[in-house]
Amino acid sequence: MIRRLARIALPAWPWLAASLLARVAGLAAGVALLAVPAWGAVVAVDGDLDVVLLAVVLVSLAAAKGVLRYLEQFLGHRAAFDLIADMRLRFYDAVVPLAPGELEADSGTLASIAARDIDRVEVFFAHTIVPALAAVLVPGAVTAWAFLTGPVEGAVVLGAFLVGGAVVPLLGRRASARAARGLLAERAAIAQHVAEDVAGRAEIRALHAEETRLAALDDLSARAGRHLRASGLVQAQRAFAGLLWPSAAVLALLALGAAAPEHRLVLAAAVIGAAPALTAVEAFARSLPLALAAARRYLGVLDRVPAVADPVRPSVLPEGPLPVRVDAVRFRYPGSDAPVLDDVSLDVPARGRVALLGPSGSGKSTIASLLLRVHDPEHGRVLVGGVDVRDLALGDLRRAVALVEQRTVLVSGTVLDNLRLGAPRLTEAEAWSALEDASLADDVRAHPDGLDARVAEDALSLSGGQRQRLGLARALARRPRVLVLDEATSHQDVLTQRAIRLAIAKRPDLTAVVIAHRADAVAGMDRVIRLRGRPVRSRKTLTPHDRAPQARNADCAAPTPEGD
Ligand SMILES: Nc1ncnc2c1ncn2[C@@H]1O[C@H](COP(=O)(O)OP(=O)(O)OP(=O)(O)O)[C@@H](O)[C@H]1O
Repeated sequence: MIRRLARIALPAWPWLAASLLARVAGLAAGVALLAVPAWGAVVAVDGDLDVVLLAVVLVSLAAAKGVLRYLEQFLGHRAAFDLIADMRLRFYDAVVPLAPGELEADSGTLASIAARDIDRVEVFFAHTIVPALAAVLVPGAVTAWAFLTGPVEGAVVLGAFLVGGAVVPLLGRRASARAARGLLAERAAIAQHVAEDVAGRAEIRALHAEETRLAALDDLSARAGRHLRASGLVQAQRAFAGLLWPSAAVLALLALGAAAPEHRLVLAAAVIGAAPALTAVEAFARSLPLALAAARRYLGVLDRVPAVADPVRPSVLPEGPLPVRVDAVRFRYPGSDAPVLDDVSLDVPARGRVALLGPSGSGKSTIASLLLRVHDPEHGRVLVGGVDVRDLALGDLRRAVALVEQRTVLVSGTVLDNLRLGAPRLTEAEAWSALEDASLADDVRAHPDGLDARVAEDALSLSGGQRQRLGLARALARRPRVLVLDEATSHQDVLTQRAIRLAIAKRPDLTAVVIAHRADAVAGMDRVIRLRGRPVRSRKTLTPHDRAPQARNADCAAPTPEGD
């Protein structure tokens, strides 16, 4: 995993190397800032200290330390921003093909990976590895200097740095890793909870469930707080030990060393000067488990293979009106035992107007999602224009088949922006025509801004019925060849439903599938297909009527007269 992450971070390495140089030089300046005055004190005892020279050297060292620190930060951030942009682009590239079928449940988790986890991995690479490497180089140089001073001095300094660099950061390692894992999981759960609250705010208020939801959020926060406290405790212990070891090293150098006292004094100052470099090891030890856990979740998304993908060599849809056929389809949702659809077949001829009726949960919307290849069936085929949808480029399929659902999600912007969502080159005349067909033109015309009237995602100014009609107009604006209306006129009054049906009837080449619960919502269709309850039973239960070529495991009824 580390190797894979390192490969992802490859373009950032030159910046990181430059940042490392700046950090090492800055730390060396910090060591010198303490060692030089110690050396000055030794020289002053003999009375030949050039105070002006000492002052110039110290001021230069302090200024250099500041400049080098700035350079280190600048170069590190340069690498960080490149890395963060690249990681997010890879993330979105991996997520887009998963939508919509595989992203239904975990939008909060994905948001947390896109924001927090990527930040964590980036912080690890851009702001943790460089200090950790410097934490080896600078104390290494001071240790070599100590051995040159004397073996005892060398041993004391080496021992001190090993305690500071290897023992202190490992204090409470297991507890820290446990807390890191727990914290990540709780934060993802909090993000998911908040995402659900935002999406379902209307329902929560209507159900008067604010207190319950807040209490559940408090529970999650309390659990996250417990992990945070556990991690804080470990950090406090490490910080305390981090103060102890340099002091012990100075005392040991002064008490045990065999070299001249002035050399030991300068060396002791150098050890204190190099000690801050080792705090990076502690940060490294702290952020490593967090970064690994975050990286695992991030790479997990990158590794998700979309269940539905474009074929290598896509087939082309035939010209003209398109028939739709569902052929002996079995489908179960991922993670579910029972199939929602089992051996279901139905035929919709080109230009056909077919209603799909059935009780709630019988699988009507699932059939609609199979037509658009949101999912693929585990057995059987779905054919549009005689071509298996798995052989079509997803873009071609979704341009040809439009789905309008009961709940319309509008994007922020104007009415025209929403109509152009699936048809970017839509002219204003075409937009008005789609609005006419969806019986929404009068409502838009009545607004002073007309097509430029703004609708927000929560579309407070639009009624549920108007939202539905805007969703329908948006689908019609794309001039689809197959239109699937899934309870898409459920919020409309009888007259509006009739007007919409008549508008669809004016598009003779359109193949339409209208999904509804009740027969009265689909008057005027050529044929009605009834899906039975869930799960749809095997073909042994077929009635003689079902053996008609149009439908299996679904009952065909005679056309219903236009009754409104
Ligand atoms: N994303 C999903 N994951 C798991 N199971 C699902 C999912 N969506 C639907 N189901 C299951 O599939 C069954 C059929 O759902 P579907 O939405 O296709 O029925 P429907 O006939 O359109 O119902 P309704 O008329 O209430 O919209 C549901 O009862 C549900 O148990």
